[in-house]
Amino acid sequence: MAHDILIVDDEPDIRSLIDGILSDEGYETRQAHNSDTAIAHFRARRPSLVILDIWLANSRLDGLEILDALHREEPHVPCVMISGHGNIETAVQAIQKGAFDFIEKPFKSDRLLLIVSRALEAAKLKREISDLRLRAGSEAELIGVSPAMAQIRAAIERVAPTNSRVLISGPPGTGKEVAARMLHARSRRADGPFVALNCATLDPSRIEEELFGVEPRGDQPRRAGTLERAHGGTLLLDEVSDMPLETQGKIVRALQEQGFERIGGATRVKVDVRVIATTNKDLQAEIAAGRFREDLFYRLSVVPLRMPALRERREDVPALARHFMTRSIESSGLAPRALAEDTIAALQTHDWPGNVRQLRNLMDWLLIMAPGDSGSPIRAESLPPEIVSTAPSMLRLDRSSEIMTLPLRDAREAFERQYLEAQLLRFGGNISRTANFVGMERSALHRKLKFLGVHAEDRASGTA
Ligand SMILES: Nc1ncnc2c1ncn2[C@@H]1O[C@H](COP(=O)(O)OP(=O)(O)OP(=O)(O)O)[C@@H](O)[C@H]1O
Repeated sequence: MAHDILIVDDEPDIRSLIDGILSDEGYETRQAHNSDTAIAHFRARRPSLVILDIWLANSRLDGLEILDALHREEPHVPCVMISGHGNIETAVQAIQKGAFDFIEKPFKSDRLLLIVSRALEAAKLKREISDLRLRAGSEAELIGVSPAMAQIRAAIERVAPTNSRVLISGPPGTGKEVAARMLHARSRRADGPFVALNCATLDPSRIEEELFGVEPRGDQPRRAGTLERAHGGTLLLDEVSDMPLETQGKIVRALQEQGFERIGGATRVKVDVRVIATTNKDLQAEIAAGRFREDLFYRLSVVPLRMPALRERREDVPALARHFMTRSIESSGLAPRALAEDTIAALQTHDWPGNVRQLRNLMDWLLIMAPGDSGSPIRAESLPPEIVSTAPSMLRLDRSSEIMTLPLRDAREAFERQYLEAQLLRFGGNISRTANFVGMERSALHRKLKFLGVHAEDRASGTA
């Protein structure tokens, strides 16, 4: 598949010059003239690489700020900066901020192509290293101390050694694939292959070839599909709801018979494969809408597992944040930095729409971007505004704060209400752990909450 390169420059001539050079080499290109269009393109589909001008006229953010914004969303997409008034300081700044390299205008097409191919190659190597790590099993552990995570880990331990099919549902980025790998690693098939097929990103017209493989055609040799490659191991059907209906029917038959024919042939291939599927859609609703086959649902969902959103288990945030920070330090080789208590507290109050994946990306970004001496703890003020702004507003007191308009007694109550609400949120509604942290007796905290009119659902204090 051709690499997809996003070109961000305010000058149309430069955009089309770069576009021409890259298209001639077979790259796919998209263009953006300012920060908002660049970010919209990036969100619509992650490009393989971004070429980013530092000075942009009529743009909300300049190139270095766009670099930050893009890396906050996805730090693994390489960015190459371009500047007309380039000086060594801007170059160093861009590279410190995580840009892959820097090119000055005017540039020769050979130089541009060399940097682009090096950036793509470096990104590919990084991906391969992380794939190897996945296969080595280091990504087959679900971190988290919440009761929900403990229950999921216990269910995985119980079901892994059986040959049961498992359907793992939950919002994007909640660890469904990690759970699938954990099931494989704990199964009797652990020495066999673990093969994943992502039904959402594959072209629907190619999905059957990928699954079942193809018989030799002309000078094309025989190609094994994912089912065959997973023989003796586990096949993960990732985002199974995106599988075309017709293919769903064929998968039902293949599961029933543990066998199938390659595309373009009649030879029966017999396999021994355990299938695990994931979905972030509600499959019952998909069945009702006629987009998912009920018989496939019942075949896949012998044991259902649901991964909760991160905001439903905020107790997991500190352990996950520290784990990803350690991983980031190991893989980047940068000096270790700890997360200060105020940073952890702010992370726990955030809602994490992108779930654990978003937290992981933020840790990669923070390690590179947080100001302060190497080795010093990372403080909450280093967090991007969208994370800090979800912290209760009155706790950041200044003269224009609403609390300043109240008499002391009301102000104290308002503060206590917000403080305790935030702490309860932080400890997932668990009264015992909140009381322990804020230094109150459990019963006294109960009375206080009642007096302040704070509704708290008292969850038992079970942890892993
Ligand atoms: N509990 C966890 N412990 C350790 N790492 C986790 C955990 N949950 C998620 N991750 C990490 O977060 C990232 C996203 O997880 P994963 O790919 O498993 O999510 P997913 O639910 O399959 O997402 P999607 O639906 O978008 O495919 C990965 O880097 C994974 O290693």
